[in-house]
Amino acid sequence: MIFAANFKTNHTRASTEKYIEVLNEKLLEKKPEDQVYIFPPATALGKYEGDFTLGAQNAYPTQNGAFTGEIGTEQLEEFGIKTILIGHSERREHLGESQDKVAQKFTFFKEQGYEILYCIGEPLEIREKGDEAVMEYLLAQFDGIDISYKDLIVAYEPIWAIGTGRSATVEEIASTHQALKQTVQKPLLYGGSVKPANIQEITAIRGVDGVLVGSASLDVESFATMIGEK
Ligand SMILES: O=C(CO)COP(=O)(O)O
Repeated sequence: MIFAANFKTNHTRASTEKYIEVLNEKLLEKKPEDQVYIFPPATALGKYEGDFTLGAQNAYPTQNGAFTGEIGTEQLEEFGIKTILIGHSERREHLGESQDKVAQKFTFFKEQGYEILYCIGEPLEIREKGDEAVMEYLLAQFDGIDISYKDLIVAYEPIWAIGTGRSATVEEIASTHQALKQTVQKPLLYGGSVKPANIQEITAIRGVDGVLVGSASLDVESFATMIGEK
């Protein structure tokens, strides 16, 4: 099982260091087959030791250059970071990343040999139209994406379940994951209001290979509970 924590715009360098210190103690009891990923904000990236993979929430598809406000692979590789989140709905929605831009980013980081955690997810109005509309929408988010890339992990995150406290139902997750698995034979995570109270039922669903957690990952005790409790 994969447990990934997306801090989004939360935590500082100081609080991330503390978090990792506590997490490392907890991870001593982790099952060897479980994998843990942490995606702190860019200012908290660093060289951390531990039984987890540190990844970037975002970067610009460049080594370096004139891209004010962005970071490239030069900044990531200072810390040995070779894992990146691409396609998160918040970047698509609030930061204006079109499918074209997302695909360009994917191709660049693939060519640099990064492990890519690629996010897809539908808005509520699409979910309300039914399964067929959902699949059409989700599959369009693979346009320009090499789904056979060896270091690809996919995360299905319905937008209406993100940060709302309302997770998708077990049936919705099961049927969407099953349908996605027919197209993408890669580890498939679920994200959207995953928390200690629902971790067991979500990780028990066939076709769920792990979780991508936002709000409930911010507290290290809560995140560690989820890793321990599945
Ligand atoms: O967007 C998410 C993780 O990338 C999910 O966020 P929440 O767990 O806060 O719903």
